Amino acid sequence: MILTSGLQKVFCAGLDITEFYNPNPDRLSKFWTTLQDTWLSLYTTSFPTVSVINGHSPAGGCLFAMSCDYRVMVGPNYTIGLNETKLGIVAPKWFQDTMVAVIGQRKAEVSLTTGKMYTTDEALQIGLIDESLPDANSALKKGTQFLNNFQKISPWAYKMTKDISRQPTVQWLIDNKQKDLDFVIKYMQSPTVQKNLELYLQSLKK
Ligand SMILES: CC/C=C\C/C=C\C/C=C\C/C=C/C(=O)SCCNC(=O)CCNC(=O)[C@H](O)C(C)(C)COP(=O)(O)OP(=O)(O)OC[C@H]1O[C@@H](n2cnc3c(N)ncnc32)[C@H](O)[C@@H]1OP(=O)(O)O
Repeated sequence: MILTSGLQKVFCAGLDITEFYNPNPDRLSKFWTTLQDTWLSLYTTSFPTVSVINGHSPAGGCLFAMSCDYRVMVGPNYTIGLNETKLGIVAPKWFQDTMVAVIGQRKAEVSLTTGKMYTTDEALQIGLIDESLPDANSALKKGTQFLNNFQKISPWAYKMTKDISRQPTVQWLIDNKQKDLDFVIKYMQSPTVQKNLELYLQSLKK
């Protein structure tokens, strides 16, 4: 499966921040549970996945890209990263662990604390993406080539290998789903978080 965007310059703008601003707890609860379930499904697919990152990919967008098996990004003008600290919020543990699995503890810590958005070249350098291509068509071709590798791999061997590799992060969320949800609902109602989100949303307006 190839995960990509139909938009011109945005792969995924991340989670809809308006869902966190002045949240209705019931609605936020459904929103967050849907996100948890979507991520669990994507991170544990029984088939190979590639993200063809054909535009900017902040926060939740970066999470979805990192959750695929391979990342091909169109360069040089787009950016990718977990920028939550720039919003004045914290990336949840499972977001952070997904990044650690891709680029390692040290690089992830620097990336997460600074909320850095990496250009395509920078992302390639730190291993956040696997390949950089100059346009969307060649990126799609590269992504397809990667998937073709699996024609010679046993689906069972593929799935078992991926499960072993991803199990700790997946299991943590399965075991802590309700705790994670309760925390997010409480956290998003904090006046400090609300102020930070208000300022960030204002900064996005043109
Ligand atoms: C221990 C701690 C545990 C738990 C902590 C708890 C919770 C943490 C929870 C959540 C983690 C958060 C994850 C996220 O994904 S947050 C979202 C992060 N996204 C961004 O920062 C992206 C911001 N957007 C941009 O940078 C640009 O819009 C972008 C580069 C994507 C595209 O640029 P472009 O110039 O094409 O678009 P704009 O004209 O700027 O935007 C159009 C329009 O859309 C609004 N907008 C953009 N992104 C978002 C978004 N993610 N959510 C809501 N709204 C968004 C933007 O304001 C414009 O609005 P308008 O002016 O009204 O048209």
